[in-house]
Amino acid sequence: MGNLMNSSSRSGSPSDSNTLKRFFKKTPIRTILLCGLNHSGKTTLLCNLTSDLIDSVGDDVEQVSTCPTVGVSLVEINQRTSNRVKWRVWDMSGQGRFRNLWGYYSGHVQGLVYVVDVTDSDRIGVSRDELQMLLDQPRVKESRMPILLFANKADMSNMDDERGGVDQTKSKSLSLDNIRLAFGVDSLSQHHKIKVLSSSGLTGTGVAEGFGWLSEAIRTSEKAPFRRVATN
Ligand SMILES: Nc1nc2c(ncn2[C@@H]2O[C@H](COP(=O)(O)OP(=O)(O)OP(=O)(O)O)[C@@H](O)[C@H]2O)c(=O)[nH]1
Ligand SMILES: [Mg+2]
Repeated sequence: MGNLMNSSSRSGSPSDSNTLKRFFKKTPIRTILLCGLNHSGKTTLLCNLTSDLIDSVGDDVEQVSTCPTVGVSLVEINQRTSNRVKWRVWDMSGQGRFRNLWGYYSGHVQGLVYVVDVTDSDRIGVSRDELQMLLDQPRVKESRMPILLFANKADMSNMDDERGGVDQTKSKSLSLDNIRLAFGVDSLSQHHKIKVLSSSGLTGTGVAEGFGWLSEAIRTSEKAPFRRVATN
């Protein structure tokens, strides 16, 4: 450390001073809540985020195996890219008996990641109601925290198979438009910055982009809290 200081003060060039600034700059901490129905893929997405950020995934898709989360699990991730961020994630269980915990943990977070399984069209209404209940919590309402809504399991979504036919098991999956409509995203965007993004915890699609957006949305809303856009 002493050497670093001495050599910098001797040369005194702007690049030395930038290096020092970066060295001493505190890594911002982003505390977020990760919610969504059971089996939607929250923990898998988080595992993928971890492996993505430590650059351990090559071209091969890594097999991630998860167990249903019991209650809540706190995961801390140091993002080591140019925009360093420390993520502190409350990974909530989506099982019915634990969903009442979401509200308890929502008070001291800066953002929300909400995960929807695009293959689970039968429970889309339940998922929407649970999100609405969370957003109705006074502290969530007041904070107007940014929301990242992952339309997850995109690897299983509506696509023609290689032979040009439509796979019937995939044809039931929800499109981004279905999800925007079902969750009333236009209306939610009056109160929160919100992004709806296709994702896959298995292939990593959307994970880096989504968390990058959330980090920036939190940074800007701390500088200038979100205000409702006037509509006449
Ligand atoms: N095909 C596919 N399967 C996925 C994806 N994400 C998760 N899964 C599978 O879905 C199952 C549930 O994943 P989890 O990550 O444990 O789900 P969770 O939302 O954390 O569930 P709870 O902890 O019970 O709330 C596992 O078998 C995963 O392998 C995905 O993007 N694509
Ligand atoms: Mg889980």
